[in-house]
Amino acid sequence: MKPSIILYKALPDVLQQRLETHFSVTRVPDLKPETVAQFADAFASAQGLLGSSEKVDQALLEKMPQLRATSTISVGYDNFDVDALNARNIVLMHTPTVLTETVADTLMALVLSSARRVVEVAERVKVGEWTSSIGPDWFGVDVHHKTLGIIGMGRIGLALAQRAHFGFGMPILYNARRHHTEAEERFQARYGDLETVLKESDFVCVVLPLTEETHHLIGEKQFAIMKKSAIFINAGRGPVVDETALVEALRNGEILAAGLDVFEKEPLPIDSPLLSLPNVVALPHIGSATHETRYNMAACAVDNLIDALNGKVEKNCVNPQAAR
Ligand SMILES: NC(=O)c1ccc[n+]([C@@H]2O[C@H](COP(=O)([O-])OP(=O)(O)OC[C@H]3O[C@@H](n4cnc5c(N)ncnc54)[C@H](O)[C@@H]3O)[C@@H](O)[C@H]2O)c1
Ligand SMILES: O=C(O)[C@H](O)CO
Repeated sequence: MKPSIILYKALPDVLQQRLETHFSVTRVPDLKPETVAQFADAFASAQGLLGSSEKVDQALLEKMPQLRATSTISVGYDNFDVDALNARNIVLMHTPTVLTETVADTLMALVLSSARRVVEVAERVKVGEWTSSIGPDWFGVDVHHKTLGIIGMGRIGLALAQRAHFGFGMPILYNARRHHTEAEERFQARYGDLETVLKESDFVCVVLPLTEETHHLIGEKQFAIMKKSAIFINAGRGPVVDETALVEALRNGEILAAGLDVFEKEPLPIDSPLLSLPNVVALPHIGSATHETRYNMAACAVDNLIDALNGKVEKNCVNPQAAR
């Protein structure tokens, strides 16, 4: 008999079919308590769980006593209670690498659009404000050869550094949990403590995972030490930044502008003060959202679940020690 799994995210047909050749699949809309109650038998017998974004916590795991493997269509896994998974010997698979280059492109798009005010001025053209040759109220600031600070020099940080170094001649300063030899050798990236990176960078790009340590790592004190001309970019996770402090820093001119792909609350509420600031580019968490990359992430997650339920956890496993 095929193992049973729960699928809580729509997949392209070809991937759904691939999943069904290996597993008996129950497709559910989400992991809300009412959904779990409605499909209680399927959750109780499932050995695998595949989807993205939703919270997988102790309360859910209690309803899934047979669960052996979870597979998320993402690289970030802050929505999983990893300690609870470990306690039950449930492995967690994720999708690093396949999205790295695409997310680095998004970061570069945020850098360029914030500095050159691309969204703001394009909107002004659309409402008919371009009526004579433009003056300084349409100007932005340069990107090339400015100092790029990267907080979180991991896979995505490295791909961003490559773009900035070779494409834009930008000196790279970075902070991470450890020195990144490849970044230092290939892009002459310079390691600095958090304070140095914040103080000396023209662009401060956050590409950190959300953990207890990184929650609100960037707040009032950190914005206060950035240059007044600094542009702040976040494409890691929203709660790494204290959004109230960010709004104040933007309003008070402590920094010049911000480009954001992630927010403390998503979807970003329409009454968020960030949306009333002209110097903010706000994207709807599209870091990896291209047709090609989202397909590759879903395919990777499907393969990861097949591997994990066959006892193969050498690749893409967050907690291989939990394998039974
Ligand atoms: N916006 C999006 O759509 C999108 C897409 C993909 C990933 N992400 C986010 O980006 C994160 C990074 O992805 P990655 O593949 O580069 O991960 P990675 O594990 O390769 O890199 C993470 C980096 O953060 C550093 N780090 C962790 N904690 C730190 C701390 N307290 N202080 C300083 N540095 C710290 C690590 O040393 C490492 O350099 C993901 O965890 C996810 O949250 C967002
Ligand atoms: O972590 C990730 O992969 C992105 O944020 C997409 O959810």
